[in-house]
Amino acid sequence: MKAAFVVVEGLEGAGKSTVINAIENFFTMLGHSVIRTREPGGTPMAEAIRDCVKQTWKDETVTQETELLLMYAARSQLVHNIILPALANNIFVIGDRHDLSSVAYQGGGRQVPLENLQLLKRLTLGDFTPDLTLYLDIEPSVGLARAKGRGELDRIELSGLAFFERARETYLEQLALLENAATINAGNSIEQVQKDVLRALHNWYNAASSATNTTASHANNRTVKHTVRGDE
Ligand SMILES: Nc1ncnc2c1ncn2[C@@H]1O[C@H](COP(=O)(O)OP(=O)(O)O)[C@@H](O)[C@H]1O
Ligand SMILES: Cc1cn([C@H]2C[C@H](O)[C@@H](COP(=O)(O)OP(=O)(O)O)O2)c(=O)[nH]c1=O
Repeated sequence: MKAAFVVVEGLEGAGKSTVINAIENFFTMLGHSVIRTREPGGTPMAEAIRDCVKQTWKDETVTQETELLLMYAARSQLVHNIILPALANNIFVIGDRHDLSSVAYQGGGRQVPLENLQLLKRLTLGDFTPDLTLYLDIEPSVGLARAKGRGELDRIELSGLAFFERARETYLEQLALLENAATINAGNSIEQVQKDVLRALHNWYNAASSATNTTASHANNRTVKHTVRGDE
């Protein structure tokens, strides 16, 4: 099967970093080469942008336009220098966040008009898009409490509950429009979340492999869309 770009999305504390190890194992066990990326970040310059955009600037307001442009600048560096070359070398890429984070946080959270986001996306990424998005859905208050347990909150994490509620609403609205996506209830135990993620990944992989075998279709043509609930 052709290498694919699998993205894990969700609010802070949803458990993205926790499930990414299991996703990496899944591909490795199948004999695939795999790399992990995170956004913003993943190249030396994009990591510098990450530090810049996450920190609190004393006596200086970070405008929503600056925040937005920095996210896309970092993404452009990562996609063109790391992700596209990896896929071209048949290396699977697991992304901790990607473009949907900008739609949720800057679009939903900061209320930047979605058409501005679409413009920036087209400018920086063209029609590049993930092959599978796994969205870990969590109540913002639960996710933020988990994130607090990890250490001090950064500038974006300090944006307030209403910001994260808007971001979650936008995630859910966008997920409903997206093909090749699964929503996982991240309020369950770590074990259950991991099980549900692997089930969604497995279903997608099987569908994608058989599509590749029978029609030699490109990875981007695959379609899987469902919601995974732990109690199913
Ligand atoms: N399903 C879960 N239930 C309870 N705690 C969790 C769960 N998933 C992750 N955690 C814990 O919450 C914290 C944040 O998880 P993490 O994977 O870093 O989230 P994210 O990368 O989405 O911000 C970590 O301390 C992790 O151990
Ligand atoms: C990629 C991306 C991240 N962000 C935010 C979400 C996070 O607050 C931060 C990335 O930090 P990160 O540590 O990856 O988040 P998490 O706590 O979920 O592991 O940047 C945006 O606002 N827009 C974006 O496009």
